[in-house]
Parts: sequence; C-alpha cells; structure tokens
Amino acid sequence: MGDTPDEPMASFAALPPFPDDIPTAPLVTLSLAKLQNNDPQEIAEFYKIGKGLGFFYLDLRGCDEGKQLLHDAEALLEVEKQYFDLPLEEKRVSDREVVPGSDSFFGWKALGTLAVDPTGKTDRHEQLNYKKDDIVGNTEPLPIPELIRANKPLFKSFATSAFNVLHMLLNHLNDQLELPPGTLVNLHRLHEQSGDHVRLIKAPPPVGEPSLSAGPHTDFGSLTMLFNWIGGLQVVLPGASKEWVYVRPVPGCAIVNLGDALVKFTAGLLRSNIHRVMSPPGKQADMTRYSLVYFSRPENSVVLKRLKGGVIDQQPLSDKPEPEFTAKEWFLRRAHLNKKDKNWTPDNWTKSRGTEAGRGG
Ligand SMILES: O=C(O)CCC(=O)C(=O)O
Ligand SMILES: [Fe+2]
Repeated sequence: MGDTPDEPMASFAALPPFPDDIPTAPLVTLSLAKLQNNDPQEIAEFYKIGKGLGFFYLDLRGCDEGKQLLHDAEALLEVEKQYFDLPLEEKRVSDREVVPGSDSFFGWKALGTLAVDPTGKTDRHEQLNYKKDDIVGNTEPLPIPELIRANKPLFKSFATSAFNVLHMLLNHLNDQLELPPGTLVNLHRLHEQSGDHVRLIKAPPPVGEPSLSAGPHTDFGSLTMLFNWIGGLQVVLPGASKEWVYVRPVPGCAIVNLGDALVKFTAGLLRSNIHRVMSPPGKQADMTRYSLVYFSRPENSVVLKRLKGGVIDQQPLSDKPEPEFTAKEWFLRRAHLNKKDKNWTPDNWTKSRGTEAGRGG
C-alpha cells in the first residue's frame, strides 16, 4: 500500500496492464468510508446493487480499516506466493481429502480436483481454505504448514477486518430490508462456528488455449470480499445475455459480492450472481494468477430459508416446496458434489449448482 490514499497498491505496479480493448463488467464503486459513515446515497446504491448485479468494487482507501485491509492483502499476497511454492509434501499436511476434521473442505485443495462443467472437465487452480474458527480460536487448529502458522497474526488481522467490514454491510442490508435490528449479524457471530474462511488461490497460466481455472458458480455464503491482481474473474450480467465478461481488477479496491445465503434469506429479493475464473486476458495471459478471498457465511446451524419481517414479507411465496439446508449442509453439498473423484457423475454437477442454476453454463 502507498503512503498517500490515492497511490495504487505497490503490488500492481510490476504487472502487465489489463487490456483496454475488451468488454468489462460495469461494476459500481462504493466507498467504504462513506458506508461506514452511514451515507444515505451510498447505502441506497449498495441495496440497489444487492438486488441487481450483486457485485461491486469497494474502495478501501480513505479510512483506517480499509487501509489495514489493503496492507494485509499486500502482505498476504507475498505469503501466498511462498506458500504455493512449498514442496508438495508440506502442502499435503493440510490435504483436505485426508486430514480428519477438515470436512473435506478446509485445508489444501490440489489442482484439477473439481469439475468445471457437466462433462467433467477439471479446474486449474490450487487453494488453501484457512477457516475463521481456527484463525480466531473457536476450534482446535487443523494441521497447517509452518509458514502459515507463523503468519497467523497477519491472517487474524485480515480476517477480523474483513469480517467487521462485511458485518457493517450486513447491517446496512438489514436496515434496507426493514428487518428487526441485528437480525442478519446475529446469524453471523464471530465466535460461533461457521464456514467463514480465508482462501488463497493460485492459477497457473493455461497450457495452450485459454481455459477455465475455476468453473461457473455462485458463492455459497452471505458476502465475499475478493482481492485479485490480474484479470480472469468473469460474470454473466443479469438479464437475457449469456455472455461472460471480465471484471477488471482495480488497485485500492476489493470486489465484494453477495452469496446464496442472502438469496435464500430474502426469498430471492437479493441476488447472488454467477461467476467463473478464465485465463487472464491480453498481455496478462502468461502470468500465474493469485487471488485472496474472505468468505462470510451464516453460522453452521442456521437454516437457509426466508426470514420473516420487513420487505421480505412482500416477496411472492414459492409454489413448490423448497428443500431446507443448514448453512453447513449447503456449503458442504455445494463444495463436495462437483469433486471429480471416482463417485462423480454429471448428476452430481447439477446438484452442486446454487441459486443461479441454469445460467451461464
Ligand atoms: O479468483 C477469483 O478472482 C475469484 C475466486 C472465486 O470466485 C471463488 O473462490 O469463489
Ligand atoms: Fe466465487
């Protein structure tokens, strides 16, 4: 992070530029400082985005919490690069397919282990999912390489700042939805167990033709805060279009999006938009792509169903009974059913789809 609020993040400086001649998604930029100061226009715009595209840039410059997040994201990018360069044996200490207590989700995910489409083609990215409950001490720590353990204070600083900012955003949605005060944040308490986690992602450049590093999906939880440095993230805009468009990474901003839980809580009033990760465009195409994410999810035992009260009561009732899942059942179902293991079938792919099933391939 630079010393002056408007200086781009140093980590962007050495990268080839994102191209200027390709279509990009028209994400609106909201100011964290304004949202923290309860600026009515900014809050109204946030609510409108929540009912529309469900993705926006959050400008983190100009307030202390935002600067802290930018600082931590820069530092974690360096940790990420070192982490993914560790020998395989070291990463395997937290292999999510092996480690007891990982729910086959938290820990290291090897490249090429998830299906990205109904034919069973596989992904091209590695991940580390470091659970919030472990970071803040709610649960016994899972095995993790020493590099990550040694950086736990940094992960804690990042996770708690991201958590606090996302809580603030949940409170604004709560007010706009005219729900009783605290309804949403009380389903997302820091010291209760949840699927919240910090995710590190590495996607190597494609071999040959451009290819998907992560398949189309909606996020499973409530709100996601994403840092990425080069292009690759794509969305299908709401409406009739089926076209995928790149989201340009913007220095000083995180990308925030809504997940399935908010769709279910609001009976479809809020939207969780489909997205995927493609190889980077233009001059960035040969680069290894890193991203860093904080996922906020409802507490494990919360049932994902429409909440009562406020403007949600005006939403039409569904004419078919909807199966109900707890937040934990939902994220594990979504995360496990597209694993490309010996039990995988095209039907599993269909079952792993979220609230935008049927859109965007
Ligand atoms: O790497 C990115 O830019 C997006 C990653 C993503 O969508 C996810 O991990 O859910
Ligand atoms: Fe995502």
